[in-house]
Amino acid sequence: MASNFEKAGSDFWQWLIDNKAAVSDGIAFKDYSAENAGRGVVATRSIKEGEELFTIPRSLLFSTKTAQLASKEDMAAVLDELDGWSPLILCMMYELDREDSFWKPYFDLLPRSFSTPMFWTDLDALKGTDVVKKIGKQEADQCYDDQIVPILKAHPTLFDLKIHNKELFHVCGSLIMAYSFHDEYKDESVSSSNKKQHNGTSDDEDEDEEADEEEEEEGLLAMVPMADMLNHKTGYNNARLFHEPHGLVMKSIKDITQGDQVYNTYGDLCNADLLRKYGFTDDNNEHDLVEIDGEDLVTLACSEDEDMDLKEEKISFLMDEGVMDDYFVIDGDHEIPPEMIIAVIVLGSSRDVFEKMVAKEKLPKPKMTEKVEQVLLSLLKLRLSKYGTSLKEDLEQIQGTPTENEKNALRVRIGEKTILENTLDSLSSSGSTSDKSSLEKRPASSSLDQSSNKKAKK
Ligand SMILES: C[S@@+](CC[C@H](N)C(=O)[O-])C[C@H]1O[C@@H](n2cnc3c(N)ncnc32)[C@H](O)[C@@H]1O
Repeated sequence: MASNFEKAGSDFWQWLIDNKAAVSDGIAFKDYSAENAGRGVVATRSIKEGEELFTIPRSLLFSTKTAQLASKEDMAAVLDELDGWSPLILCMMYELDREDSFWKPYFDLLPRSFSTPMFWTDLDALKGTDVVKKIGKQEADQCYDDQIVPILKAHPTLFDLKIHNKELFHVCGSLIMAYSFHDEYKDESVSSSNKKQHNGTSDDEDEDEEADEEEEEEGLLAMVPMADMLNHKTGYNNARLFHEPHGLVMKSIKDITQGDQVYNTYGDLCNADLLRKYGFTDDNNEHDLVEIDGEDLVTLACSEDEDMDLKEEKISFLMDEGVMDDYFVIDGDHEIPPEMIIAVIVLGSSRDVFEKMVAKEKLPKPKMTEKVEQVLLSLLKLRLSKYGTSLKEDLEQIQGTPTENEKNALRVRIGEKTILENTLDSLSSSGSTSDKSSLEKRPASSSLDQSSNKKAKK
């Protein structure tokens, strides 16, 4: 007898075929729950690079354009007023458990519980990591209370607060976080006629228009049945979704051996991001990075008796020049970004020297002096002290029998701390007098290449 896992999978597969999706005979669902990875897709025969694995017509996408709720009286206008993920969350809250939903066989396959830190009751294991400050649980709760509840109350024929509660809101938000796509395909004829209608607008409308354009750039947020059944593993990506006029096409981007898992990519994400968005981490993630708090750098780089106004001026100058941000990023190269060095120099400069920089609108070169080095060493040590455990202790603990959540938190901590310790080592062993030409080669002006210091997309 077929298990629930198999039955739900085969009902969904049939629904795809019945609704004109094309699915290759070279793939099937496989249960990867022994690896804590749920359902995934496996190659049932050898697959050549460039083969189409499946094509999903746009009529199967669940979005604010296709959801039942969008066609209910005055709901299109209500959805239009909401921003971010809220419109799609509301549509999903309405339809996820409806027996009459067109997407029922698909929704039946989606999980209702998640291993993301959003649902952890104890965040101790993540102390000091880049995950904690970005979980966003309070913001999400507030969004439900302030934006969603008034709509639910105003439409009692459509919603029931007992069913459409905060828990369901978090489930739908988490599904969108881990399963949705932006359909990047642009129908040029539609977007140009939209632009025409937007002529002659006020300032507020200009801002709205900018937000609309940003959304338009990203593409339509949608759940894409089947495309979201592929797992991700850093370094193992062998398939990719192509946004074509006739639908969304998953193609192999490498030859795949029979029996191998078919992996999509969720992006070049560090373990902190994989955990926060998807609830899992990779062993040895080459995209790991560590964030250094801009505020900590300011505290350590400025002298203790620094005039407050001068400090603020220095920060504004650095921000205007694009050097300073909420945090600096150090990645697996273990190199201090030149922007960090410049920020330390500017913040530690005397009033006279700083005023000359401002007058000339010129940033100093990222030169590693002994003073700068001392500040950076203290900064890295301060960052390391925030975890409350040492790298050695973490490495020992992960060899034991941690729970799945503990293991994921340990991998994040180990990844971040390894970068911090290696950066500390190379900084102390290189010494301030050694050749820093690789850093100094980087241009030090307002046109500074920010690529090494981009805010991590979290
Ligand atoms: C887009 S879905 C993929 C399908 C999913 N496995 C399922 O059973 O519905 C993304 C989710 O799959 C799981 N996942 C993906 N790749 C994984 C991996 N390498 N290890 C563990 N879980 C993974 C995570 O739970 C993630 O949030």
